[in-house]
Amino acid sequence: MTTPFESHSGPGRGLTRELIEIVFPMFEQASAGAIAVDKDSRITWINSRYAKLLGLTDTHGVIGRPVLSVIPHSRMPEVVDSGRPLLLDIMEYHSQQLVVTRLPFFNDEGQISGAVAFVLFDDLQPLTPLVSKYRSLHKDLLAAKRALAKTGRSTRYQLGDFIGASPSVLEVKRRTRLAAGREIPVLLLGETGTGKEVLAQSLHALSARMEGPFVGVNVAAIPENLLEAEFFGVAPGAFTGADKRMREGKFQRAQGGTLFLDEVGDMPLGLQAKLLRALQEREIEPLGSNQIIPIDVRVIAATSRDLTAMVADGSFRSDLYYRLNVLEIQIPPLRERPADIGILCEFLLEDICSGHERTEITDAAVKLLSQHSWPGNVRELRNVLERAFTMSEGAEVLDIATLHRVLPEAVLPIAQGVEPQRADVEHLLPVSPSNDTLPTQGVVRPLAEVLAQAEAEAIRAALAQCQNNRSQAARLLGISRSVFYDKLARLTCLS
Ligand SMILES: Nc1ncnc2c1ncn2[C@@H]1O[C@H](COP(=O)(O)OP(=O)(O)OP(=O)(O)O)[C@@H](O)[C@H]1O
Repeated sequence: MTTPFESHSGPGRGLTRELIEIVFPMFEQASAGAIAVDKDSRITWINSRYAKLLGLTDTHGVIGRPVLSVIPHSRMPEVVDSGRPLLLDIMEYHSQQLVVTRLPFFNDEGQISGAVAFVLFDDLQPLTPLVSKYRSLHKDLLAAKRALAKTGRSTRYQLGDFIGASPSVLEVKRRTRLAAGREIPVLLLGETGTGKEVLAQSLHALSARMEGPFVGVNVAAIPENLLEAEFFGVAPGAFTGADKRMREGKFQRAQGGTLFLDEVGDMPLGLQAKLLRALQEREIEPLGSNQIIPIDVRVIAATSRDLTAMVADGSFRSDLYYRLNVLEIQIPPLRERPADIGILCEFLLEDICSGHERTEITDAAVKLLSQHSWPGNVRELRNVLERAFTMSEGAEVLDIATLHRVLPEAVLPIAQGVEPQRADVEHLLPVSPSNDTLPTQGVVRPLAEVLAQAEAEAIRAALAQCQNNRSQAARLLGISRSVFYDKLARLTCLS
């Protein structure tokens, strides 16, 4: 028979031709598959049993291809690089676990020529004790990784956490899955609270970078003079008072993973130029250093602002816009998908009530909520439900009467126009026998509530006047950008 070693003969270091010729046919026959690669880890030979095991239909088509492109978890490159065998290893291939042995081989001069691998077992039955130990360790490792993800720079959300069944949400999910399979920049567009961060995290968790870090940076929340350091890091002793150690920037922290640039529309022009350079060159230079650091980061950007209008008026660079916007995902505001409010209430209440008795919401109450315009979108809905849950002291059922009792009028502007349904009337009776107990105009409200409402209105008006430009809105209100953002984020009920 022919072997993959025909051209490598003579006494060299490691396996000699004579030895190979004795050993190889026995291993090849006894194993569940065999493969050989050259010194560049490209496949030079594969037997039909291994091809079948891997599910390859075109055995010849893989000859010459890098082994990792055919068997992603192969450690053949390691054997070729080190010249050392890996006598026993368990390799994952799709859902199979294969026990493999890998041996390097050498030419006459003792230089590495390639490596050969044998699948010793494709059925792990004979190795049950060893394998069950391996599986249990593997399970522990996955659990540890998940726990770490919750505390570290990894993601909290999966695509299943992005709730909604309306056609526009299904399209958002379809595009997210599409984007996850490709290494392309993605731009998420949507009003505040529509779930841009939820989606960015889900995309990362679905992508090939899922094991890498997910690092988010909110451009609007960082004072302008600190932005560059936040992005690119600071060299040791770069300026007076600077740290003696290197301070990593977000790009460095996101190495091998995903960098989420939230509110990218709020980025000053100077930094836009630097970001563009970093993305084009795939390298950064920390502040105060002349050291160039290569970066391997996928960027997902998001904004609630109209970037095309900003490009037109020159406040956002068109070259950066096109660089970031290879695939655009437009997330619809909640008011355009009122049909999703019911399912969102279900999901959000489940989360809000965790650890308490479950609170249900009636259909009529959902209908009432559907008539609000939800400028703060799902975040606002969550806050409203949280408030309703707390103020009603964990009521078993949120019905129209309860909502009227505990929510500010601005959230329920047209309450009188909503006919209570039978279920609501039933829930309503024990609580309040008539609509007379519902709050009416002119009732004195707590000062904190009045102030919060005035603040919310001022913020909304400022945002409207500045077309959602948060920096300008903050200036208009006479507060700093970070204080402004903080208030925006904490705005409960936006009323
Ligand atoms: N479709 C959704 N399904 C479930 N929860 C959602 C959805 N959209 C948003 N949320 C919830 O709303 C809140 C705000 O979401 P997120 O921070 O992702 O919004 P955002 O668009 O990034 O907001 P901003 O622009 O203000 O940063 C979070 O609590 C998130 O869990």
